[in-house]
Amino acid sequence: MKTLLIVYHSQSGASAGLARELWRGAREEGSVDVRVMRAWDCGTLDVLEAHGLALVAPENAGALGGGMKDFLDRVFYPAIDRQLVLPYALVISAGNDGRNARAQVQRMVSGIPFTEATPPLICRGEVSEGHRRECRELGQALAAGLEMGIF
Ligand SMILES: Cc1cc2nc3c(=O)[nH]c(=O)nc-3n(C[C@H](O)[C@H](O)[C@H](O)COP(=O)(O)O)c2cc1C
Repeated sequence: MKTLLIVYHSQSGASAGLARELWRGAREEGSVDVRVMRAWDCGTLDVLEAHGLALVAPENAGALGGGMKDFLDRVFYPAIDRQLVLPYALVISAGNDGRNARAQVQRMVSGIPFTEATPPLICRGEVSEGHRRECRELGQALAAGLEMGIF
């Protein structure tokens, strides 16, 4: 069975809520093992066991939220050393922008390289039902794509 690893960093709960919706959507697919971890708790060994990644984090002060930055910093060289190429999806939670955080993630993971399974999603403003639905659909699509081997 394939494993989808959802890694999130959240300061005030928005990204955590979006990660939960990704998890719900992926679980609906039923055919993929879905793990959810806080970025601070997640390391290279967890990533090595995954077949796909979903990253969820806020933009803070024009930059990627610190926990996610720390996670990517920690796995960067070990992933390169192991020639790890994984499909990933990205969700940024932001007040009104999110583009810098998106660019930072894209820049870092393209150096490993992880490959973009789906276009990045930026959820701006308070988390809405629309955001939650988009994340559920994304989780489901990721799980289905992993299962079918299309990424
Ligand atoms: C210290 C701080 C800095 C922030 N800076 C930005 C920013 O640069 N751009 C933006 O769009 N939103 C910014 N925000 C808003 C957060 O990205 C937004 O509230 C997000 O949903 C928080 O996600 P979280 O609850 O998972 O931490 C900032 C929030 C905080 C607390």
